[in-house]
Amino acid sequence: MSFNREEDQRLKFKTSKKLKVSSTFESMNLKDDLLRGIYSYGFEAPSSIQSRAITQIISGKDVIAQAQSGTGKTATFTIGLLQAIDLKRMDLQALILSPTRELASQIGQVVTNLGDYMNVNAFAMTGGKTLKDDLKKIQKNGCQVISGTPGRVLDMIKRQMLQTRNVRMLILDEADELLSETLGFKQQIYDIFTKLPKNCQVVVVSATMNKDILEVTRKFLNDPVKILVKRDEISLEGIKQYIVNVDKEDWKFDTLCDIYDSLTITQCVIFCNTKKKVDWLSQRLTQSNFAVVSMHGDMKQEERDKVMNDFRTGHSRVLISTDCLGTWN
Ligand SMILES: Nc1ncnc2c1ncn2[C@@H]1O[C@H](COP(=O)(O)OP(=O)(O)OP(=O)(O)O)[C@@H](O)[C@H]1O
Repeated sequence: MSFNREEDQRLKFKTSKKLKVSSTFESMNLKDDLLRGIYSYGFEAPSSIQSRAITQIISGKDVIAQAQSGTGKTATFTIGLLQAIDLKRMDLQALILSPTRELASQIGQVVTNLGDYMNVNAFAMTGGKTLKDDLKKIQKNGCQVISGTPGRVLDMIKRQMLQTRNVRMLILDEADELLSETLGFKQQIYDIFTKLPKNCQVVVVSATMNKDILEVTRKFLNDPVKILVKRDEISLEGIKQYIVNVDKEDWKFDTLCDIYDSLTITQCVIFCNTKKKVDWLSQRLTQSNFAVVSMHGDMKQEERDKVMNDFRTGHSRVLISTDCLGTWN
């Protein structure tokens, strides 16, 4: 995802207290070799989240950093951890968990790139290869930072192929995904927590906040510093948002039909506040010859899966739903 400085500068944050904002990388007191790595990677100035979160991570506090995609979160924790680790020691000091192999590999690459002048030993542990291969590489090169998926990392720890006693920082990247029921990593992550030193610093990074993140925070973080983008700033990249002010509830239906008539809409989702409204709107649109499907939280999972599947494959084009999206697979 590309970085847009103009958009980034418009972001407003809600932080747990008045946090220091460092407008340059120099003012963060970073190691010279790290600073060189940052500049040769092409970064000139920190993004909004970087200017708030990096120094907090370096200070050793637990941190929750939330901002939308493309705002530079990966570089935030990477710079933080590269500053924090002791390069003279060859043991594992930082562990980054992310939900997919691709992401874990990409992060491993960012650590290597930003740490280019520091000779950091970073390793992506993502499954797909044999445990033996992973082990061989770690034994040969040593390993100070691991970026991995929870299953493989836990497996290596359980088999005592990974020593965690000196891990000083755990990072949960894309924590919303990582902890979602759908991916089923939660228990593995909880198990990993139990294998780490009690005083291990925890950094939670996510595009959105949800109850699973709050639960982890309550269980494993110690008085975390929170750096959260303000709610109304959260938008999805590539999606333009418009508001039509409809004075009367009764006029909404005609307005919806007008929008549909004047735009070319291949597929759309219409959200309603209540199940009753979903049913009412489905009926009205069906009467007006729109082919619609609908779903809400009271429907059985199999029914919802079918509706979603038909929508995903393009068999249905208008989906009317209550806000049960978060529980979809
Ligand atoms: N300070 C910076 N200056 C210029 N580019 C930056 C800066 N920080 C990050 N970027 C670039 O912005 C892009 C997005 O950064 P990054 O992947 O860290 O964001 P993210 O918030 O983790 O996004 P995602 O959630 O999509 O992974 C990357 O191409 C990265 O190299």
